Amino acid sequence: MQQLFGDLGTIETVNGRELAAEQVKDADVLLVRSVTKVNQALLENNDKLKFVGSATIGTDHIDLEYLACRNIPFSNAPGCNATAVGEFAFIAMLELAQRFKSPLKGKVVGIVGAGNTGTAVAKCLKAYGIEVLLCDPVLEKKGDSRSFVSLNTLIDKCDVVSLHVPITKTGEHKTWYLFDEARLNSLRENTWLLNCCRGEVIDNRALLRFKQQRDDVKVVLDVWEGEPNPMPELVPYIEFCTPHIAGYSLEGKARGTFMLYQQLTKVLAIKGDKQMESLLPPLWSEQVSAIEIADERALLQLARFVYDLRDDDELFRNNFLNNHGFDHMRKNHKHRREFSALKVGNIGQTNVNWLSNLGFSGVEL
Ligand SMILES: NC(=O)c1ccc[n+]([C@@H]2O[C@H](COP(=O)([O-])OP(=O)(O)OC[C@H]3O[C@@H](n4cnc5c(N)ncnc54)[C@H](O)[C@@H]3O)[C@@H](O)[C@H]2O)c1
Ligand SMILES: O=C(O)[C@H](O)[C@H](O)COP(=O)(O)O
Repeated sequence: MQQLFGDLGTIETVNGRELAAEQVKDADVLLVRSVTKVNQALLENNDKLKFVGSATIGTDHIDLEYLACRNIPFSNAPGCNATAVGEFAFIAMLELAQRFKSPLKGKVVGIVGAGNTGTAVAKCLKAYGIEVLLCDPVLEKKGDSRSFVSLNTLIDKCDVVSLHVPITKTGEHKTWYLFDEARLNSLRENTWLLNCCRGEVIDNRALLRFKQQRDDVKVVLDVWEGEPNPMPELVPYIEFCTPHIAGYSLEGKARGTFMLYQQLTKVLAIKGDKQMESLLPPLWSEQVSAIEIADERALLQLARFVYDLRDDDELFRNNFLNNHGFDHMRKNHKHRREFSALKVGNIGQTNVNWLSNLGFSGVEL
């Protein structure tokens, strides 16, 4: 924050979930994340706001109509955390495969919502040679050149279903409770279901009832209905639980903040002379040879070297019931890098090129 915005004025950091109108009334610029509701109640006492930015893709916490009618420029950060979410979902699938002795290789994965994050998951999966089906009726209608299937077909044909839609409460393609009781009941035997988008895309009460009957279906939840208070009864039924941190890579956070810096300098018509790279620590150069990545277990070991999902899952189970536990875990989330931060040796060899397609950096050993 200070590095990018320090030259532009005085920065005041506040609790995003409890931000009150009184605290914002003299702000020239408001930068938020997904937990801050930006609406008339927050902004009506402020008549000098020049810019609102959210370092997120989701905009469900922003009253865009209200900002537009007040002529307050707004920007979010589409795509900033797509790689982080893509790698998170891919790693979660590798973890499930290991835990249930059921290889990911050979499965068919369905991605619901083929925008930034959905496409990033597909990229990892395709690099590893996994068949992917996409469902995105909105993009399909807009003429996106990829092939799409309906949600029913996707559920029918896929072993894994990964959710990547925005939360929408109205319209032909609304996603609120897209996975309600009926849809959950339509999942094939032994399906893996992952939600890394918004909690309310799955009816969590229905999910609890469903899981009490269907132990064969394995579920990974990064997002929860009613955050920051996930339903405690549901937690024991979920294979991997995390507190809405799928997009929390160091690179993703830096990208999001940098995108807001670029937008703000544009709105203020000033020269932005900072570089994003200056926000990131150097890459890791470890003596890992790609040739050693002979099977899925070895790939998971490599992925765990970058991000060990089991640590966040354990922290979640131990802390989510504490006072402010969910938010505390998010605020203090241990820095996580993306695959690109790890240099893997001999990656250029033809039989291991797929690791570079997965996002790892290459180096000669
Ligand atoms: N867990 C996290 O940390 C995290 C990180 C990033 C994004 N998110 C959430 O994930 C959502 C998706 O992120 P993104 O970057 O991919 O957004 P995006 O806007 O790039 O893509 C979303 C896609 O969903 C499609 N879509 C909308 N309604 C649909 C429906 N009913 N069925 C199928 N597809 C539908 C849209 O056409 C779009 O292509 C965000 O809106 C945000 O809520 C969560
Ligand atoms: O919409 C998004 O981009 C994500 O949900 C976002 O990364 C969540 O993180 P937060 O803004 O709450 O820190």
